[in-house]
Amino acid sequence: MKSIIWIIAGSDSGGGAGIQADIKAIESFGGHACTIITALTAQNSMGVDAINAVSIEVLESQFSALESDMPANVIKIGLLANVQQVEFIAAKLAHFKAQWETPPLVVYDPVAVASSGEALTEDDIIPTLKSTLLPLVDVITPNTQETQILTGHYLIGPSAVRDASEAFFNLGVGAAMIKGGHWDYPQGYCIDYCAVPGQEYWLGNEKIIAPHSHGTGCSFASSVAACLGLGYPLKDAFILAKAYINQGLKVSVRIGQGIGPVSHCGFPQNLADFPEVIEAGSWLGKELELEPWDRPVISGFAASETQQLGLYAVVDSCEWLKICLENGIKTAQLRIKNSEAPDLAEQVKTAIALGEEFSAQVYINDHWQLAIEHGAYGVHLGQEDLDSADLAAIKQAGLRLGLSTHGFFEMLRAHNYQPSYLAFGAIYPTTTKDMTGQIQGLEKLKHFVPLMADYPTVAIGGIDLARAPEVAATQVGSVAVVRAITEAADPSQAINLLQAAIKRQH
Ligand SMILES: Cc1ncc(COP(=O)(O)OP(=O)(O)O)c(N)n1
Ligand SMILES: Cc1ncsc1CCOP(=O)(O)O
Ligand SMILES: [Mg+2]
Repeated sequence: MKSIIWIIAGSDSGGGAGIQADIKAIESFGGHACTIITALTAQNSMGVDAINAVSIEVLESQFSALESDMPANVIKIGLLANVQQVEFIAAKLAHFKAQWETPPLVVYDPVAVASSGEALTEDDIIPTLKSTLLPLVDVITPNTQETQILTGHYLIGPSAVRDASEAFFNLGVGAAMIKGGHWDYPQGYCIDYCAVPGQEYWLGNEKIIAPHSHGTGCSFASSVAACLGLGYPLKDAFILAKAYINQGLKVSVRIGQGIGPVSHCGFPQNLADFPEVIEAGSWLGKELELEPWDRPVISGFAASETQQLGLYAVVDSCEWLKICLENGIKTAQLRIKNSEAPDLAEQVKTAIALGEEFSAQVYINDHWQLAIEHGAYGVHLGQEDLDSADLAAIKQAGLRLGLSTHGFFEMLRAHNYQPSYLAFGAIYPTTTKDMTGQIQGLEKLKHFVPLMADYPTVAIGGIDLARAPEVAATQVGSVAVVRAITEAADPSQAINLLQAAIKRQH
């Protein structure tokens, strides 16, 4: 079912921002946009002539039409024209959050000032916003100027950005996405920040010189709302919204005599439009003083033998590994989750020897020290291992590195390391591992594969013989399975059928 996004915002008669931009962005991500119009602004590419706020009665009639028929998954708020509107909408949100079976998420783009510099509210709404609306907001998406107005923090560097997001949390906001389009720090770069209490994400790319950028703020927030409506995690909504704006800015054109609108080009499909996930230790990370600044990002691991890894068996013993290799599997992984297993080193040694005997590529999961010590073909690591494993030693020993990713943000983070392959998971629910909240589904896999076309790619999680054809049809280079082999009545037959099913699609 389509996700329903209510947009509470003003109409832009010039078609570049406001409701008009919001609908385009939400539809680009496959959401269904409903509208509650707060004002009929008279504006064009040169500026704002009038705001024309609608009455509370008109607002109420729009709310009641939607509430009785199409409750929202996400509510995106933009222009609120006066104090009465802020109070009325805050009361509505409080009611929805308290009464609805599934309370809506609220994304607020605090449109206080148009990109032309003109005020977009009839009176000073800031004190009322802070006391009534912000405590109901799940994600706020201010630019630097709006951040300063709402928090009093001048964004003169990374620590000021953190302080400002703390100030938002203290006002009751759940998450802050502070857009850096108006910063120039480091010079020539655009840096964006997203934080929830205890966790922060930084994105960066070279500034896109685009004179036609009207509506970027509205479109960014609506993209975030649409992605949250699809069930994407916040960090994925953050990076996709940024990629959406980048691709739109690159092709925006003049319409009218002033600032033209950002273009709307659908779900981001080009890697070049995605920003860099900024790692501590990278050049940008150092500029932003991210900790630990002295841990360099190691990238460029040994290439895997082939681009298509085919059927990939993930098993927890050398007995299973031998069965898989005897049946012709060429990519396999020894995944022993008990680090205290007394025969761990022995199993790793045996697995490496089996790989050599059968001319197969055997990866060791987790135990990278043993993998280096015994000369494995490669290691497979998770995202959390990126902060602790000695990647320099893995690279120096010439081992391949496979990395797990769960979503767009982690995929772009893994890309910083240029691993030997990228794994996407879990595609379907699985009982092999707790993947709560991390099920990707086939639709996301269809986006991941072309974005990462330069890497060997692997899909994992809940894949069986029935699902293997649709997974392989995405052109993912490899299908990784545990139970489809280890719980099969006849493992040899299961391997043959899985191999054939994958081959038919490639
Ligand atoms: C091919 C492949 N993909 C993903 C994983 C998961 O690895 P990780 O995130 O390190 O989790 P654990 O397997 O260690 O639980 C994998 N093992 N193999
Ligand atoms: C290790 C791992 N990582 C993501 S899903 C998964 C388990 C896959 O197991 P199965 O093929 O039995 O669903
Ligand atoms: Mg692991």
